Amino acid sequence: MAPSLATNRLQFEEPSATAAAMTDLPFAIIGFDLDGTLLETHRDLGAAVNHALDLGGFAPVPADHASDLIGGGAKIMLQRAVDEQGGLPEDEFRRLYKAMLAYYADNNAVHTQPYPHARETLDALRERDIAMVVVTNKFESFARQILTTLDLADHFAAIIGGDTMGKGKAKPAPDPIFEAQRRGGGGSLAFVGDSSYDVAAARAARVPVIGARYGYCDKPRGELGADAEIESLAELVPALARLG
Ligand SMILES: O=C(O)COP(=O)(O)O
Ligand SMILES: [Mg+2]
Repeated sequence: MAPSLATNRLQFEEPSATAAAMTDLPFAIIGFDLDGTLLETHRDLGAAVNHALDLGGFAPVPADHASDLIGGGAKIMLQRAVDEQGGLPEDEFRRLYKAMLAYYADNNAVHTQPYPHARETLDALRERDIAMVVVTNKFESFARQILTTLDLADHFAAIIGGDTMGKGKAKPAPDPIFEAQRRGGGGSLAFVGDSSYDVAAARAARVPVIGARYGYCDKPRGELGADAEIESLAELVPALARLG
């Protein structure tokens, strides 16, 4: 259908068609968790855990169970997997942990991919001049590497990892959220995450939080304690608008 004159005029005044239909959002910054929120990472994380488990003579974790171990960072993930099979003395655990990190450094974007609607959601937020910051419990270097490989890194004003703020200052502590607020240029921030680590960090920082149901959520529906829950990233912008 040929555009009417009226449509043309509207488009002339409002450079982007999406901008014309845009909802205003009451946030200057959106903080994003990574694993289970923006990226589906469990297959590569699972392979790294299984590499370490194999080295220690343990049975592999089934692919669909790997996602249950994600949320607290790599060390907690391996610790949980090892403890499920009887545990290990500290020095032997360290050997496996190092091997897992070395494996993941070389294999962190083999199967990892953005969730459906991730790219368009980040684009839609960027169009609104909203600053986006990643707050993950992954090591910052891994997060940066993966986002660069997937061509998503340039959407973010900052990438804050589990090691960025120092010991004891990863989610569920509020410190990385405050840092996201600072590096995002200040102003009101809403957080989006899939696990109770995310909700606890956001609550501690006193910012609104949206729960990603499609991720590696460790709580039943409605029990995450988030202000809203979404089934897909396509629901994020409307959910943020309703939080205002
Ligand atoms: O890797 C993890 O265990 C957690 O990472 P996330 O904070 O991005 O969910
Ligand atoms: Mg997560």
